[in-house]
Amino acid sequence: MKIAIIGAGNLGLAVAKGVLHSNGATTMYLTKRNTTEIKDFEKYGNVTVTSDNQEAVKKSDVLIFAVQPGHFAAILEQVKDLLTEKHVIISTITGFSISKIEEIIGSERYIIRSMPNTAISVGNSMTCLCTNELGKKRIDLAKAIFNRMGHTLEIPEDQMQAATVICASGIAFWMRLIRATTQGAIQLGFDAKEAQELAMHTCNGAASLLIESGSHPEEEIDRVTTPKGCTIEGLNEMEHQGLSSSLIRGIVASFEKISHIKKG
Ligand SMILES: NC(=O)C1=CN([C@@H]2O[C@H](COP(=O)(O)OP(=O)(O)OC[C@H]3O[C@@H](n4cnc5c(N)ncnc54)[C@H](OP(=O)(O)O)[C@@H]3O)[C@@H](O)[C@H]2O)C=CC1
Ligand SMILES: O=C(O)[C@@H]1CCC=N1
Repeated sequence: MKIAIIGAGNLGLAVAKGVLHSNGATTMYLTKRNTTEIKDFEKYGNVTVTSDNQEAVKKSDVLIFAVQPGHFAAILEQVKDLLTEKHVIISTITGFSISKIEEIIGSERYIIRSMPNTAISVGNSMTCLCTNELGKKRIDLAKAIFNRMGHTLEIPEDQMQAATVICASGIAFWMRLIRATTQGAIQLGFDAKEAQELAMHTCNGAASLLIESGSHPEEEIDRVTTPKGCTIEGLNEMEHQGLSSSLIRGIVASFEKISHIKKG
């Protein structure tokens, strides 16, 4: 597989690391305007770092766009005449619809929108996917690419904004929860390193428990909460302070912001 990542910034580089981690490409092009800080990636023999998007497009089959929304249209204009039937166009761009992409490059191209998160760098992204009409013929390819770097779910395009909040921004939300738990553990006497270790592995264990058992979270909570015990005491205090409510409100605020990004 010949992959180009157009826009090797935070997400693009996370995808690049995921591809390297999973041996997912025969060749990989990484592009950005200022390439100095990512030149190191060329130590992996099959990687080319360049600011020439057109060269990357010509030499690759799968094009993963990971630039800021405001840059995307101009970059598509720059490469549209080089696109052929070999190309699968994958956009990770927030709020940029398939119809807007088709307005620039036409509908006779395989177009896939993908919403991964930065855990793709360690092969553990939750990635949502949707396609244009023609792109349906390449959805299995896209799933194969992203399943090597985590888990995928195909969704209708109108759920893409919500998926961005839950899965992409979600990484930041979960990090903050892990950080807060770490601070609590420090207050209870662990040193900072141990506190983080306890917080992250407990978080990982909670997620694994749900993934492997298929249980509802409340079922697992019931197994932990001894009547009159310390768990229910802590949980109820967290709820009195608005834990669930603040998470839900944050998610909704984040979702509303995407609508503004989309309009902008
Ligand atoms: N960060 C995340 O976790 C996620 C981000 N997204 C979406 O992915 C996209 C990228 O986000 P993120 O990685 O955070 O943003 P960054 O700003 O970190 O990365 C964008 C990159 O695009 C490069 N770029 C800008 N213009 C060009 C150009 N003309 N040709 C090639 N490269 C260019 C920039 O480098 P330079 O200036 O050197 O060109 C920069 O490195 C956004 O649309 C975002 O909404 C989606 C899911 C998760
Ligand atoms: O914060 C943002 O707008 C982008 C989209 C999801 C993650 N980062």
